[in-house]
Amino acid sequence: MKILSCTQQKQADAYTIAQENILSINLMEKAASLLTDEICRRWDKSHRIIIFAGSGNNGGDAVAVARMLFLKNYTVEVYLFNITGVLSDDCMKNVQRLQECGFPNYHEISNSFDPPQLTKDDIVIDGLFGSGLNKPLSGGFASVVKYINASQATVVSIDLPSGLMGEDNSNNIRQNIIRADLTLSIQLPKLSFLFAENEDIVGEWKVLDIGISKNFIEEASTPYFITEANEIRQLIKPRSRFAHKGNFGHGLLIAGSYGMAGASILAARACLRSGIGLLTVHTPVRNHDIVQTSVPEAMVQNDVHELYFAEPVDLDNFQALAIGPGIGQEEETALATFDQLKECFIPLVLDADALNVFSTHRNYLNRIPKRTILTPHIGELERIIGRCNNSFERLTKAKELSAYLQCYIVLKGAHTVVITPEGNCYFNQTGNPGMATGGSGDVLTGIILALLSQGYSQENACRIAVYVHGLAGDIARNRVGEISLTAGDIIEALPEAWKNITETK
Ligand SMILES: NC(=O)C1=CN([C@@H]2O[C@H](COP(=O)(O)OP(=O)(O)OC[C@H]3O[C@@H](n4cnc5c(N)ncnc54)[C@H](OP(=O)(O)O)[C@@H]3O)[C@@H](O)[C@H]2O)[C@@H](O)CC1
Ligand SMILES: Nc1ncnc2c1ncn2[C@@H]1O[C@H](COP(=O)(O)OP(=O)(O)O)[C@@H](O)[C@H]1O
Ligand SMILES: [K+]
Repeated sequence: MKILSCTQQKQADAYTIAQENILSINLMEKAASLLTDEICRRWDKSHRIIIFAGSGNNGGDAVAVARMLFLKNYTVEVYLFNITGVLSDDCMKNVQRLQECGFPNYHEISNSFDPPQLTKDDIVIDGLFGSGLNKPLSGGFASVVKYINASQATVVSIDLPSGLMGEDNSNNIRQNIIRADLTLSIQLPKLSFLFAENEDIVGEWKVLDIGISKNFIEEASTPYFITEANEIRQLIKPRSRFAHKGNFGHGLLIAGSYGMAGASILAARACLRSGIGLLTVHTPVRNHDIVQTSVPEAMVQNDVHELYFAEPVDLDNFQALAIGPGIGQEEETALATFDQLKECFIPLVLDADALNVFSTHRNYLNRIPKRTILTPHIGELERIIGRCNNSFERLTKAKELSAYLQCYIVLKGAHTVVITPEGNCYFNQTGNPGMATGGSGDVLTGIILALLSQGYSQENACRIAVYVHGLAGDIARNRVGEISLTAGDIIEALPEAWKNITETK
């Protein structure tokens, strides 16, 4: 699914009206009817509905919702803020329609506002500003936002919480943005919904398909996408009836150090559960027996060093390489990693400490081969690019790094994003907070290694792995709950996740 900018959403709106023979007022009617259905599905008539509308089309949507709820016998009050004395055409038409049906509780505010008492049982519909917001809210509107936020009422925002920008909120004022419990987004989600710091502003969000032109959306150019199950399904290559293990690649995993054998075991197990033909784990001497015993399907290759990775490996017999889980931060390990990069001409994943080494050796960044996959969480990324003030800034800088290195960056988090060197960003929706536990990332590295070894492109390997990793996390959550979930549970759920995504639906 594409994520378009607010400007593009406006263009999409205009295109639909012009090309698909639909009047703008009817598009608003469609939006309002879906919004009303969603509200009625969640709240019955015992709740008072207080609607705050602005002078634009977001306000128009809200006023239309007021009429529809009133006609369904809900108790509704409308406060329309008409400060400049100018309403958008469709907002004005909806005010007329509201009055025509004998709506009793309509208040138009042109200067002073006498706010109603809001209680915890009230439902506030926020239709002050939507995609037309062009600067942070201030003055009277900021006061209205603060009053709504201070109330105990449940808040439902139309399209996006008033005051929130669809993309970049770096210069916004957080106190002047509505904090919604539910955001009902028109047609497509907004980029800012995917950022952690906006969680308590956006609340739960849901997209309502009002029938905006599919042609326009298909043709629109955007770097931002949300990965969906059917896209991943189409990327999976079927196995030939005559396949043998040689068809699925031989991967090398350089992982583990004394005290962190677990990371290598988790990555290796996840890799073997993700379809690799053969796996060799390169690990320090002291970890040999534990890896051999814990992952009997893998071959184990000893490093020269007793305790950590200290010497690069000959890669002639391997189709892909992953370095990093649990390798530690010894200087010798850092140097071995840099030497390994010089010798590496096969698809490569750098994770965990194989990324941390660059924070203290930035001049070695240029050694990372083009099309390498880097899998940092926020902390690991910021050790390389420096501290960022917000998610939009971090995403922008990660895109710059990806373009500079010509590498793929898998920036891990609640909505892990795969960033390609061309600048495309694929956000993931599977996964849950139960996965915020040591070793989850090692599992992801193992899955990516398995896919690279099987010949998937870097982009597809990242997108499939991130999706399936999250899906396995969701299956594991159903089995053991978020609190008990461990990285091992994600691995145990991988078979079901792979089955789910490969079964024809
Ligand atoms: N696109 C779609 O698919 C569909 C969209 N629909 C709906 O339309 C909504 C977009 O409507 P919209 O374009 O009229 O903009 P909206 O958010 O109501 O506000 C514009 C007004 O706010 C003002 N203003 C801006 N910033 C301000 C500030 N900081 N402080 C004070 N004022 C400020 C601005 O004034 P200006 O600065 O331009 O003079 C202008 O008057 C969209 O979110 C969705 O709900 C659906 O009905 C149908 C399909
Ligand atoms: N709240 C969450 N929702 C979805 N996925 C999550 C969440 N928290 C963590 N994850 C996933 O779990 C993994 C954690 O990786 P990482 O932080 O590298 O862990 P470790 O270093 O312990 O292996 C990432 O893939 C991340 O996307
Ligand atoms: K709104």
